[in-house]
Amino acid sequence: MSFVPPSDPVNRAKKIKVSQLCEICHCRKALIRRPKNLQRICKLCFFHVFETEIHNTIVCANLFQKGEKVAVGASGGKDSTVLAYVLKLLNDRYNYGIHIVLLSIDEGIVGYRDDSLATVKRNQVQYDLPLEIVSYRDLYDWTMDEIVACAGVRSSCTYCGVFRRQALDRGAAKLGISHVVTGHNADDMAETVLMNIFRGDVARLEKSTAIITQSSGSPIKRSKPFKYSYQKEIVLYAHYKKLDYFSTECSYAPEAFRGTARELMKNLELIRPSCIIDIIHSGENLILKPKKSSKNELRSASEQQPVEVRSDGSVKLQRNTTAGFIDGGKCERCGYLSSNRICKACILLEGLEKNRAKVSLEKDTSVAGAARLTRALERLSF
Ligand SMILES: Nc1ncnc2c1ncn2[C@@H]1O[C@H](COP(=O)(O)OP(=O)(O)OP(=O)(O)O)[C@@H](O)[C@H]1O
Repeated sequence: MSFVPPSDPVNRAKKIKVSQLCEICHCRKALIRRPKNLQRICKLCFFHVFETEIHNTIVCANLFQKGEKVAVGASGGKDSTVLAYVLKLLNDRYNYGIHIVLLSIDEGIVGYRDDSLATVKRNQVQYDLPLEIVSYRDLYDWTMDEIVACAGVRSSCTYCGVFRRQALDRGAAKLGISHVVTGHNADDMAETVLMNIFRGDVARLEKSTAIITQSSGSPIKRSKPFKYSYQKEIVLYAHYKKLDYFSTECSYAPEAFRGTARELMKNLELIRPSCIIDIIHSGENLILKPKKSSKNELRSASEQQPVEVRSDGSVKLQRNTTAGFIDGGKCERCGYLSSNRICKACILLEGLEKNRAKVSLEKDTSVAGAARLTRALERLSF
């Protein structure tokens, strides 16, 4: 489809220097320097190219089927707010025929998630979309605040990531929805490619640029319509469209390794703006050697515990770099999909329960020695 610049008769009469004109429509004043290619363009052309690129991504990947129910993972942050807004707009403009629902996970982080969920509730009214909220408290009987108090802040992203993935799937399943879209953008994807290269994590590297991910046997597929959208352009779009979003960072520690990869990429982007897309394209075109793992190796990999919970409550996710993932299995404890006998969430929960008892023993400083132990034992409940 050829690009037709949107008309703006109000601004046409004004005299603008040729050097200041939008490089796309050549009639309005350029207001924005596009982060993706440094093109100087006007606001209306920016809206148009930004939305059209997302539409092209959706069409090329055949993301939606007519009549499909789609849940937008809505955190209230800039990415998912823009995603909900643009998806609704494109659905109306191009008649995708999808039914959009906002799905939010309440991790239980006071002063952060409660405020961002208030934004999602406003978005629900502004965009006239149904909203479903699923909480860690209901699913796991723990909030992130309690997890951090028990296991420390160092592993907070690991706990939160594992629980959130599962919570989004469970929330979608509850609504009878089999497609969850998230606001992961080009920067997130390029960072993930770099992180997997730095870690030598070949199994994850192979999957890290997929726009759709789904475990075989799983009813829920996930997709990333912002796969090629730059973070900076999403922020610009939200700003110029005056969208209502929540911009505070999570109160707990950011993932340190991702932070380092992000900084490296930001520095590269200064010299070469296209590097974000280039990294994604490199990942897409990477052809890995066929795996040589024997059946025995695969079996022992699937039996290996996916999470190591240390005695101080911190956790380490095992990275399986030699063998492939085994899809389609179910966790023996919760029945949720897992490539291991016991899923990561259940192992983390078990570690937390053990640590809860230990922490309550150690916390009481009002008495010492045997009295402290007796008092703690009196309070313990299993
Ligand atoms: N609490 C949540 N509830 C529902 N979806 C979530 C939640 N947290 C994250 N997501 C989904 O996962 C995507 C990536 O989240 P992440 O926190 O890694 O990035 P982000 O850049 O902060 O995203 P956002 O700006 O949308 O908050 C989000 O865009 C959203 O679609």
